[in-house]
Amino acid sequence: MTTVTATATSLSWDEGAVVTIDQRALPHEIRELRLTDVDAVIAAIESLAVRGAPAIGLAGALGVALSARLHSGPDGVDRAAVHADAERLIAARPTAVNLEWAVRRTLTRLDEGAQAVLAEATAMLAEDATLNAAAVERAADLVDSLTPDRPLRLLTHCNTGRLATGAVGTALGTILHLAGRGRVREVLVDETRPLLQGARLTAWELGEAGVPYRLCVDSAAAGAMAHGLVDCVLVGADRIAANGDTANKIGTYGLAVAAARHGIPFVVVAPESTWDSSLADGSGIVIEERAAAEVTHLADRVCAPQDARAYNPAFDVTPAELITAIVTERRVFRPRRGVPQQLTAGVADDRIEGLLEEFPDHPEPGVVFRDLSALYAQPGLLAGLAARVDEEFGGAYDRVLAVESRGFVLGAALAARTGTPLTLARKPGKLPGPVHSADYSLEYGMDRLELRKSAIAPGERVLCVDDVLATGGTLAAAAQLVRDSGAEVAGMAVVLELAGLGGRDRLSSHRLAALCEVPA
Ligand SMILES: CSC[C@@H](O)[C@@H](O)C(=O)COP(=O)(O)O
Repeated sequence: MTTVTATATSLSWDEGAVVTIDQRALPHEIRELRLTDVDAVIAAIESLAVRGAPAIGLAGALGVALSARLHSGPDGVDRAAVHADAERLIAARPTAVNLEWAVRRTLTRLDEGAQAVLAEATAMLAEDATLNAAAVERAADLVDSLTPDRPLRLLTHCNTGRLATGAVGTALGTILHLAGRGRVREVLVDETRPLLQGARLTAWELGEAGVPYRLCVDSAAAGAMAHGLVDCVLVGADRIAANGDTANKIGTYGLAVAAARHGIPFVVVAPESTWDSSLADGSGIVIEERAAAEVTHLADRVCAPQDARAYNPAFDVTPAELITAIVTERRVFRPRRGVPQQLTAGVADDRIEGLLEEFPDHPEPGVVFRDLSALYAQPGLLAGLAARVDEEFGGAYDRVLAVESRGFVLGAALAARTGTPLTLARKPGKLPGPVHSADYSLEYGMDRLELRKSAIAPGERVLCVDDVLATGGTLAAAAQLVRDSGAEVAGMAVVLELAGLGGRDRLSSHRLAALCEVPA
């Protein structure tokens, strides 16, 4: 047993031995393991002394190198013996495809002899550094583009850092990279029951890197999202099917469901070797089931009745539609995101505020233009805006009247969510046939809204929807059009209220919902 420095790479080859850190001993002890035969490598993989999909792949590859070396003689390599060892290595853990991929890749060099097999395995180790760096950079850019422009609260699960790979890691590597860019306020680390990879390993790596973190029990994560403590979830992967369904540490699926409900980006970072294109979707992924004692014991002490049986799958599969993006060293894969409506919850005010962009003196000197583009660009967030309006008004209206042009966005999302008819109030000259029209003044000049006379039936209850409430002129004009149609204004909804310009007072006779309020 040797103590190694904390910054040593987690896997290397040294004079006929695979050298690694025994992850079972962390964080109390940094214990070096020297694995000198295939059985030792298999035992290390099975017991999670070496763990994390890329790391077990690399250990498997080095295991084949060990086997080839040990089965080399004057007549060359005993191919059958090495192939038998390779199959045993592959079987050590069934879910992470990286293991089989790496073992089979090293086997392609077997005909060239043991030295060539070793060269392939060590080349893969070196490659991992390049792959990690490329994926991490790409993922950090993506997270930058998906999140508010403020110090981020990130949530991660299991361990996907240098212990789990041959270099900086994947999801955790991305978090460290974002921290290097000064973008991280805090990382919430799921403890990751039952083997506590989050508490023991991720917390240790974050502490080592000086990145602020708090540990939470796995079951606290959904509540943290509901309370606005999470801007983005980042996880790794063990096997990704062709459609993007992703197997990862047990508990990942629940995180994705909660993130989808709260419109929070859910990003998977993994090397290309984690894709298994032989599987059309995740239903064919074999999930490793581990010993009951991992659940019935805590730190070697029994914590359940003696006869308790346990259900202990090591992984679960997150359906692709709950994943915002899967980032590899080569690409950003965005599965088609179809978050079920029932899953979508309203978006918190501060999340909206964090995504607003302000442009002073646009379109005129003295006017501050509030751009909502970043809100609409957030995967799932528009659905969350519509959910908020839906929560506010329930079914108390028969029609949505959306005001040109930016009111069309929320109006359409609301109509689609609620199955309510949508009508567009347009700028002058756009609509054919006889129209009602209403003039109104803006912060910068006059404008007019028009509505086809036949568009709204008399007596209908109409919800008027726009993007921003400033002086209230636009929505007052929309209300006028509703009244001119013989219909009733059921209420008004805007994404953003600029307080202090008198809009709310002007519309005080109407029920008004603003999803976010900022000073003008
Ligand atoms: C970069 S590691 C990616 C995954 O392997 C990781 O998230 C994970 O689920 C590891 O599970 P483990 O059982 O600890 O090997």
